[in-house]
This record gives sequence, C-alpha cells and structure tokens, in this order.
Amino acid sequence: MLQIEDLYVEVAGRPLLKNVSLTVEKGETTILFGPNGAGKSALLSTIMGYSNFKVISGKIFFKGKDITEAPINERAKMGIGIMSQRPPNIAGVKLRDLVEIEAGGKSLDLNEMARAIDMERFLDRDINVGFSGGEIKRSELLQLSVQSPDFYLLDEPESGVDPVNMAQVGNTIKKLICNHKACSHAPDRKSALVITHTGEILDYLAADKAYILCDGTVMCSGNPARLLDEIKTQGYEECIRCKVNPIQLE
Ligand SMILES: Nc1ncnc2c1ncn2[C@@H]1O[C@H](COP(=O)(O)OP(=O)(O)OP(=O)(O)O)[C@@H](O)[C@H]1O
Repeated sequence: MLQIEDLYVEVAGRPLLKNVSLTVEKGETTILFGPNGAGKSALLSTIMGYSNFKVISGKIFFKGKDITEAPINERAKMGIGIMSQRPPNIAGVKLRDLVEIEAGGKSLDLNEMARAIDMERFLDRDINVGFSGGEIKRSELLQLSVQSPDFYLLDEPESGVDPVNMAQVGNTIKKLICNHKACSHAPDRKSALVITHTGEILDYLAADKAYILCDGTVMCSGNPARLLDEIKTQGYEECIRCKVNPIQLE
C-alpha cells in the first residue's frame, strides 16, 4: 500500500533523511522506532506531504501511484491521515468547523462521534487552544475517525497521555484500524505506520513489523516486540549492530 524507495529529504536546507526505503502492505501495522531527533516525525511529515520537507531524490508510492510530488490535499483524498505529535493551536477556529470540513459532506453524527471519545464539550472550543496533552490526542483521534483514512500515520500516540486515558486512546486507535470490527475478523483492516518510544501502543495493536530509524537512515527491520526488547536492554546500539547484521522478520 505504501512503498518508499531510496528517499532523501532536506529540511531548512539541511539533509535529514537518507536512503530511506520501507514498505507497509495493505492491512499491515508497522512500527517506527528510533532515538530522539532521528527523523521519524520528518518521515511521517514527508509521507503526508508537508511542504517544508523537500524530497531531493527517491520515490513515495501509495496505492500504486507515485505521490512524491502530490500536494497534501490529494494525499488526504487518496486516504492518508495523520495524528501529529504536536499539532498546532488554531485560535479563532472551532474544532466543530474543522471536523465538519474533514467530514467532506458525509452524513455523520459528529456529536455522537465526539461523545464516543469524550470530546463533545470541546467541539465549540478553539482547536487545541488550552487542551491538555490527552485532550490533544483525543482531538486528533476525533478528526481521524471523521476522515476514516485507509492509511494511518500515528506519531507517538502515547506521548502526554496518562495510563487511564491511554486505554481510551489505544482502544480507539484499535477500533479505527480494525474498522470497528474484532481485529481477528477484519479483512478490511486499515494500514498504519506508528512511531513509538515506549511501545505502549503495542498493548492495543498487533504490529506486523518494525523499522529502526537512526540518524535519518533505516538501519534494520524486524519483529516489533523483539526490537523493542533489544532497544530497552541495549539502547540504540542495536542500530549499529543491525547495520552489519540485519535482524530478519520472524
Ligand atoms: N521544520 C524544521 N526546520 C528545521 N529543522 C527541523 C524541522 N523539522 C525537524 N527538524 C529537525 O530534524 C531533526 C529530526 O526531527 P524529528 O522531529 O523528525 O525527529 P524524531 O525522530 O521524530 O524525534 P523525537 O523522537 O524526539 O520526536 C531534528 O534535529 C529537528 O530539529
């Protein structure tokens, strides 16, 4: 569904991503690990098409189509949706107005959808202004529920979320990705590329594979639980070991 080939990306005139290649198949959940500043969010922003991330060379294919140069709105229409790590505050624009636009004319009960994620009382507030960390995540999730994309880019869904709210965030993500069915019986399961440091999201979501990104380059891929275990015990030394001795998928 998503295929990235030998991608080189610059931001603010500085090389950031180098030789990045990865694939996420239809219905697959893929995890992206990596130390702070490795370029994980930059990769998600590049896939979404944010204009300050300049592709120097390489290709991004989505649903078989070359989207490397496609504008962000076209990517969204094709079915890519993002939960940002730090979405902007938009003073003067109500969350309700944004989700109505995101609904794109679909007849949806927005109040009910907001209620399901405890966001109804936020619909008439300015977007993200004064929202707590957990409220920002739920706001992002409400917008994704309305968009219902085929491909989810999730940037650290756990960050700033307390353990109780994490259950709500994790279960909502699971419901969205499994298309409101039991995940074991969801042939139309959506695809996802998920950044996590702690791996907490893996308590809610079965992941198929993981990549480790270090210093703007994919160092290895492997079984998500096994890679997380290695990172927790050895830090990102694993990145270096991986480069000479890649871990195979199990
Ligand atoms: N718009 C920008 N202008 C200049 N530099 C940027 C911009 N966006 C990202 N960077 C830089 O690119 C590098 C990678 O940032 P990125 O946010 O992708 O890292 P990350 O792997 O997601 O890190 P973390 O785990 O800390 O969130 C950082 O050094 C960051 O300062």
